[in-house]
Amino acid sequence: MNIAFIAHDRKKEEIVNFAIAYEHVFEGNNLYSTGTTGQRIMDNTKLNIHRFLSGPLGGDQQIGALIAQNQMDLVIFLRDPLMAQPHEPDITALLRLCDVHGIPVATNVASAEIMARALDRGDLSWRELVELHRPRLDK
Ligand SMILES: O=C(CO)COP(=O)(O)O
Repeated sequence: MNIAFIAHDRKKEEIVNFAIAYEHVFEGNNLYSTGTTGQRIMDNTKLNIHRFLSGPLGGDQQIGALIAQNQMDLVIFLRDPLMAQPHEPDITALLRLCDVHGIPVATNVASAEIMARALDRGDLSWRELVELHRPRLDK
């Protein structure tokens, strides 16, 4: 399962605590993140994460590209709803692509916990099953 972690600055501590709590669920998956988020999680867990650029420098768009190519199965994106971000268009684009491609996305820690528990139970395994039969938008 390919999983992306993203958190705005005032949500970094929350995503680190979330990753610590569910480390046993996420280990063994292919993990991705924006730059600073991934560094913070790796500093506090044993998870190995492929880090893209920091969000304001294009990291959201890099993860968005994987979503567009059907290479992302779950996105945990703890947004800060109380602070404007300089790269707001990138954030909107990433969330839009999740909706375009039907990718599960959690934007707060309560929904992220439900996703983690669903992942643990195997509820998201259907994505691996249908992947082979999914029509590609680039064809
Ligand atoms: O800005 C972000 C998401 O929009 C997150 O980027 P960082 O993980 O590099 O802080």
